[in-house]
Amino acid sequence: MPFDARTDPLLKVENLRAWYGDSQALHDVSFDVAQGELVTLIGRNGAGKSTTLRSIMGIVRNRKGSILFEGQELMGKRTYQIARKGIAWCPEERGIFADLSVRENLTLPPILKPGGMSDATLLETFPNLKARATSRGTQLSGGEQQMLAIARILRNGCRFLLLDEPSEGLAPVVVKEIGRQIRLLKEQGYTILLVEQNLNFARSVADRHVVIENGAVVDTLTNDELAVDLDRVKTYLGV
Ligand SMILES: Nc1ncnc2c1ncn2[C@@H]1O[C@H](COP(=O)(O)OP(=O)(O)OP(=O)(O)O)[C@@H](O)[C@H]1O
Repeated sequence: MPFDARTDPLLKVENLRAWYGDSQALHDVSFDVAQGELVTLIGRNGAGKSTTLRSIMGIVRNRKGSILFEGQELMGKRTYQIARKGIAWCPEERGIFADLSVRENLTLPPILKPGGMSDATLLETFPNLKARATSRGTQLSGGEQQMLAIARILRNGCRFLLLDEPSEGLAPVVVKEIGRQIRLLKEQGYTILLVEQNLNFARSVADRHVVIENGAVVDTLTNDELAVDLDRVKTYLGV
């Protein structure tokens, strides 16, 4: 059946299995993300959250199952082909260029699709970066580096964002600011799949949560369900 944007999920992951060498990291992971939705993957260290993002992006190549994006199969596609379909990935290690300025970091990635964020909107969304435009990557704080890592994938026109632990290692006040920016992106219609271990941060931005344990999905809750049943998820996270 052809993809129907009004009723079909934007991303549909089914029975995703992935391996590092002989070691299987994902076991039949299935979940979906609707257009405009913000879904988190939550779970302990080593549960398989980042591997799920890397598998969607085709960076983990030894994988099986099905990943449909706008109804099209991503299995077998190369990472650059997946990016051109409109999926942007912000890795846990942020990957910004340390020796380049903020402005250079922002303008370096290629435009993949029309409709990317203009420089003016970008600096409005991330005011800290405006003040730091000529600073080099190494001169930025952890929070500014994270903002830059997110900001630079917004010019390229991708509307589906994979964000890997944007709150990691940041002070609470900075985490709050990043949360505000992520909510702004959602209001602007971006669809977001977010890997998180910080439950409070995840609750402040998400519509729905998919819990991963030992490479498998063990629970799915809406944000409202999570609010009334926090203990259920805290047990998974061991907090
Ligand atoms: N490059 C790699 N080579 C071998 N094993 C890996 C590699 N990356 C991850 N793994 C293993 O795959 C499993 C899932 O790791 P993954 O990074 O996806 O977990 P995670 O839920 O994202 O947790 P974390 O926040 O610690 O990254 C873990 O057992 C991990 O040790």
